[in-house]
Amino acid sequence: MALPSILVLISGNGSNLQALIDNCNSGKIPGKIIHVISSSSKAYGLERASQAGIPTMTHELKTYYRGIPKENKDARDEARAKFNKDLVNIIIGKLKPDVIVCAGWMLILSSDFLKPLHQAKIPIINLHPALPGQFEGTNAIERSWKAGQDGLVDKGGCMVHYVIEEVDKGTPLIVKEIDVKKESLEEWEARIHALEHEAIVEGTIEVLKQLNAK
Ligand SMILES: Nc1nc2c(c(=O)[nH]1)N[C@@H](CN(C=O)c1ccc(C(=O)N[C@@H](CCC(=O)O)C(=O)O)cc1)CN2
Ligand SMILES: NCC(=O)N[C@@H]1O[C@H](COP(=O)([O-])[O-])[C@@H](O)[C@H]1O
Repeated sequence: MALPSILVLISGNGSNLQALIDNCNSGKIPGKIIHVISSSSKAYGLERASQAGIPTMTHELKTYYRGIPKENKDARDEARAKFNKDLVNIIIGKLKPDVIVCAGWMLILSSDFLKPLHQAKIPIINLHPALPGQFEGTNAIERSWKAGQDGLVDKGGCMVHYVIEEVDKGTPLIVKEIDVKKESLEEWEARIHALEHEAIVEGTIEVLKQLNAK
């Protein structure tokens, strides 16, 4: 019986993608990464995927914005809508994964992207370097570190959650916590990243389990 197929979306270094690759190869994740899509052609994660023999493609928003002045908000919104529609059409029409994992995908996905996936019953999950209800959006690691050092929070961590339109508000699958202590941003970041590399594997195993249960 064929293993469930996993599509991974990235934008950067790909250390979480590497954790997925290693754990699919070891059999810990009962799935096969069939493709990696990056929102940046400069992402080192593309190199990681190629070295693992996984097909890759880039889907860059700047390509859609080309020739549209920043001030032309309507035209850029239209271009971004096409970016989302083209991406979901490639995924549903061509790649046909069983699940999608956002592993450092740094773009907000619109309803044009999410609704067709919901209709196609393809779950999508995301790794976020903060706890549920905390520090949604970008730069969460730095923001949570500062809040901890300022005594505003006593815990941090990361979560893997279902992706819904409201950013980082989807139902959590995995939540991993660490206690705040007096430390540099670099030390905090290293602790969070170590936690992420476990969470992304556990979250992918869990979404596959829930998929099988349906
Ligand atoms: N509809 C959703 N899209 C995405 C989600 C989600 O939960 N719902 N999770 C994100 C990942 N993410 C945090 O975990 C995240 C990534 C990026 C942004 C963001 O504001 N991006 C800006 C561009 C920022 C930049 O270029 O530096 C944007 O998209 O305009 C917020 C949250 C994946 N998508
Ligand atoms: N809001 C989304 C977000 O901040 N995602 C973060 O991007 C990094 C990707 O690292 P990687 O490219 O080495 O896997 C990870 O820290 C992940 O939590």
